[in-house]
Amino acid sequence: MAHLLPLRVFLSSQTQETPSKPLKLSKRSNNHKTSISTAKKGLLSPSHKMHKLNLEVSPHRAVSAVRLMRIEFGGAFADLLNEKGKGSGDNEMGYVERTLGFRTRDLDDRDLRLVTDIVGGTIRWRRYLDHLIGSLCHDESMFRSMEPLLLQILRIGFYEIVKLNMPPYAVVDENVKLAKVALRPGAGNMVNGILRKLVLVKENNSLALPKLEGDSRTQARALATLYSHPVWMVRRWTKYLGQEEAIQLMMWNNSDPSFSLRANAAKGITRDDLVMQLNSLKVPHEVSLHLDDFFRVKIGLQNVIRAGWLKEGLCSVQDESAGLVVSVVDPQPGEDIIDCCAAPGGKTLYMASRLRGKGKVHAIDINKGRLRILKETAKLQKVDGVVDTIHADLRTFAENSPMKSGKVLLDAPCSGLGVLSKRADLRWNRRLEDMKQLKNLQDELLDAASTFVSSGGVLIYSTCSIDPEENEDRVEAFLVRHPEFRIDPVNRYVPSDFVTKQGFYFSDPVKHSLDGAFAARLVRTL
Ligand SMILES: C[S@@+](CC[C@H](N)C(=O)[O-])C[C@H]1O[C@@H](n2cnc3c(N)ncnc32)[C@H](O)[C@@H]1O
Repeated sequence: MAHLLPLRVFLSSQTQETPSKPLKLSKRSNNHKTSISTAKKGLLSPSHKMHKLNLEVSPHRAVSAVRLMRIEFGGAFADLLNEKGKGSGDNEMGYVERTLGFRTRDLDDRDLRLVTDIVGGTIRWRRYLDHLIGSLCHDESMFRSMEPLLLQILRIGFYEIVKLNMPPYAVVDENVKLAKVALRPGAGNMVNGILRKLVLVKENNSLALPKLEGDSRTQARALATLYSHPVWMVRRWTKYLGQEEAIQLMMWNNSDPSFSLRANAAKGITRDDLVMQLNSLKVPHEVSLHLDDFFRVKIGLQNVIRAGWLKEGLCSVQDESAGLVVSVVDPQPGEDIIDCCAAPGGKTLYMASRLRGKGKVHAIDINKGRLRILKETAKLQKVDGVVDTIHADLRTFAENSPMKSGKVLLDAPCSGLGVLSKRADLRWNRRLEDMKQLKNLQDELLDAASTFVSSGGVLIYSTCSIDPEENEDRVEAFLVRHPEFRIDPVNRYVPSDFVTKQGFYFSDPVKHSLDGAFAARLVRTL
């Protein structure tokens, strides 16, 4: 699995992460029998003996329910790449067994795809689904006190019926079965009652959804439910983008993501080589219009993983929006580049491959674990000769280091508001208060990174956020603190469609159908 680790980290790395929490239960579950922690402690009832193989419960629903529990209570990340290929899901099945008290047959390819769709969709639509579930409960307290596993099973059923339009009575039967076996017969009856009510209101076109009316606060709350985002995000985007564009953005965030891959030139691989292979694997793909080494895969990424391309370092998962940040840096063979917040190395490795074996990328990061992944991946991708790693807090390191370079990249920790389509759970983990902390950190890191830039050299500041306060506003504040820098417009480096009026690079999810990203080139004049 080591080769696949970078995939998971790729998704979680683009943002400032909340560290993975130990498993703990919410208030909801304190009084109930089946939960992650009780299952872990083996406090299951006699009817839930370990090692029991259940062939009646649909495996993808059982696995989805447990994954959803882990994501909500265990701090696991929603892994939309579904990195567990065939035959490698033993750990996960162990988890299923400990949580539910039984195991199912192993997942086949179709099950794996269903798990990915159901888990991603159920997380994205959580607020919307909970609203509907609440509307069909007897009262508020019934919903509020619902045990976690029961709630996850209901969310899955609601998502399948309302958003996937699956045959409703089959969905009811399957989820009832799961609730009965994983919890108790009474839980199955409850799932049956609520899901059947849902089928009726859906058939009568009378889902209890809020109307878009009233003052701006009421409308923001309605939109937050209808498009399943936190209210504070809706308010922020309505302010910056207007209501129509905010809705489009939320629709993008709720759509199934496609993944881009970069052919690794450092291993002598071209995109054409991989495209030929994709054709023979019958994986639908599109080549990037903006970057020579990139191509996009909407479905069939599992085939690519299974073909071993990532494991062998032939290509890596990287969004074109991140690739275009590297184009803004414009690495040239022979250059020395300082990458200030480098791990797990998406941009470092692409920059390194563009050095064609000549020059160096000095990769600094505060996170030792991620830096280790960067190092391993550099070896795998055969660019380790042009990458060195420095484990440090940029702020203290910059105070004591004489390092200077003509090119310095600061890919700053950020909210990740540009990558919500790929990071399904991120919207629920971010808080408005995080934004202030992040802005302070970004300012401090910008000041530190600027000390490395030699006279006439360039500092590239980038984020995977679409929020002006993390992007344009940070640059503006930096230029006030550092009048020795000026903006160098990015027109020469990326297609004009991505260049803002102020000369920055901006990838807009709604406009470009890519992740959101931002970059500014700042030249030191003295
Ligand atoms: C957005 S991620 C970088 C992603 C990376 N450039 C890539 O393309 O894969 C931000 C990184 O900043 C690092 N970081 C946060 N605070 C830091 C600090 N004070 N000094 C150095 N690195 C820091 C985090 O550990 C994280 O790896």
